[in-house]
Amino acid sequence: MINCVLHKQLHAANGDMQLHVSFKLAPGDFISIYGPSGAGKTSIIRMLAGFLKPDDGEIHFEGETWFSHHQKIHLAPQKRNIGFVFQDYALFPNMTVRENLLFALQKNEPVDIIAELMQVTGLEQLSNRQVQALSGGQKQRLALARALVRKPKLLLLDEPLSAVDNAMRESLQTILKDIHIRYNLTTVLVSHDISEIIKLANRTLVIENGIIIKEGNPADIFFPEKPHNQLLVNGQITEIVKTENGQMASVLLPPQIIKVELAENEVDHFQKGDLVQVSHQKFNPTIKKIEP
Ligand SMILES: Nc1ncnc2c1ncn2[C@@H]1O[C@H](COP(=O)(O)OP(=O)(O)OP(=O)(O)O)[C@@H](O)[C@H]1O
Repeated sequence: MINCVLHKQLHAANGDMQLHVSFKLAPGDFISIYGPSGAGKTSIIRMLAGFLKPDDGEIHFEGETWFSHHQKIHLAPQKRNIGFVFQDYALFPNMTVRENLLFALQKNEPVDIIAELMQVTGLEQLSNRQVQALSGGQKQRLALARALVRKPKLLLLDEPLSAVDNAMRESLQTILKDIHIRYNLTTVLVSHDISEIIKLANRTLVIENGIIIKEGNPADIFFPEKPHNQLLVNGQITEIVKTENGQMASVLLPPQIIKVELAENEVDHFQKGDLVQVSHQKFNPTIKKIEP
């Protein structure tokens, strides 16, 4: 459990801003911090990591005090059980992938974790390549692997996927999700991307002007009018068959085909080949034609 109360006066271009937040993270939480530019998201992450000292407040992590203004405690980043990937992650350009990871390993720690992390992040084939010869996505994966070398419990990510193209972003999101589960992490991710947040996080803090204005499940926050577990996805009707109660459409949502019962008044509306939007609630999918 992480318990945080943070207060910091920040110097924005248009005047001072008071950052005032209080939140708890349960073990295994994947929290996203969302909000407009300048709201204070990066500052929160940096205070959790120990790179920015709050003016007041406390940070408690599983019984340890990382920061307490009152008790004059401010643990250095290396004394906190964290891994981090920031926007300006600093890899050593003249070292190889493996050397960068070895460099992050503490003395006398077993080196097995290096091979494991290269495998998890798909960097095995690039083990001996210098960082300066890596693509953006590969550097991102290396930064992520490096953040995990010391087996942290808390992973702090400040828009780590913002500089890569969509396909790479999706594959990195999958890696992130796997890593979060595999290493029993509590993860805090700053992100501007709502679909990314929905995919990865179980809780979102929405920050504006240094204050948490909303907090909760991402689907509830970003799509409040929709039922909790509803997803909208596009598919194509592959078949319509008669049933006892009416008609049933088979809809291809790669890689699966789902069955959708058609209401009486919908029967003549759909035909094989139609592109449709599926409102996919757990037990009751419905479809709507996508007009060309
Ligand atoms: N060390 C600091 N001391 C005082 N003010 C700071 C400090 N670091 C950042 N600020 C100011 O605090 C405000 C919030 O910055 P922060 O980087 O936390 O916002 P953000 O929500 O992460 O924005 P973005 O999405 O653009 O990265 C900015 O106006 C910034 O200039």
